[in-house]
Amino acid sequence: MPNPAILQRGEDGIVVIEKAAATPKSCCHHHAPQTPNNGQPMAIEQLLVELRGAFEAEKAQGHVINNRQEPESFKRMNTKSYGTCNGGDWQRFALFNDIHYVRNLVEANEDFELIVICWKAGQVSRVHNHDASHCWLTVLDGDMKEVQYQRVGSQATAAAVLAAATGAERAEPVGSAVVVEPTQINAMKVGDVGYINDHLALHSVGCYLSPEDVQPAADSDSGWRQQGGVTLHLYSPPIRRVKIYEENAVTERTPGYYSKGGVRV
Ligand SMILES: N[C@@H](CS(=O)O)C(=O)O
Ligand SMILES: [Fe+2]
Repeated sequence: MPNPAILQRGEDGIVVIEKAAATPKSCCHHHAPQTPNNGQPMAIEQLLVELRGAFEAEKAQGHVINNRQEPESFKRMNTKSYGTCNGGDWQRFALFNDIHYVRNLVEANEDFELIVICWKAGQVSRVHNHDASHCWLTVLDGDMKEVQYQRVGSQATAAAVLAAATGAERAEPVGSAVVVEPTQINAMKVGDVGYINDHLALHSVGCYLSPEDVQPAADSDSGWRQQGGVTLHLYSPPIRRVKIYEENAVTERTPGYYSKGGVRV
């Protein structure tokens, strides 16, 4: 179990974390002396407190939260510290399904949603967008791969022209035929963080291991056994609708949750 941390809100609204005087436990993934959380595993509650504070601070500065902001203005909002050094407390949210990758909700509020996504070996998401949201993706377990896509040909120009003219998000009408091509492949391992939004690219994510390649490694503390990959997704604002690009036709769906707070829904 991670050491308990005392959380306080400073006068400037920034969260001050005071480590409880407990046996120091070095970070689980990296042993460099200077890690984002001083080498201490970060609790997911701590991450949530920091995220809530960060979004409040952004709003207090008058920022409207959507994907048109510079990711730079969101430096304190990503999940890198937690991804780099956590005590595995995400495991209580990590439910898997044999058929599909599944989205397990940790917290949703009007500013953001934090989701633990579980991928059995071989499960891959279809090419999709992220509506008007920022999307940070942090690998918590397993080896993952992100493939980014761009629209090709005249549709790409048409979508860009439409977006520029109307201020609309860069997403096509449902039913339209859109050809996409892979432009970038990012192999991601535990602790890696990716960022994407609709202005940058579309993507597909997956755990490309075959089931036979998974080496179940039991964590003696928790009994956790690797089943594929686990990723932590921070969306801001929460994603309401996504577009799926397949077979040259765009479809739309409302993403759901497989569990909330570790409980199956
Ligand atoms: N954006 C996807 C997961 S991923 O493939 O990035 C989702 O929220 O379901
Ligand atoms: Fe995605």
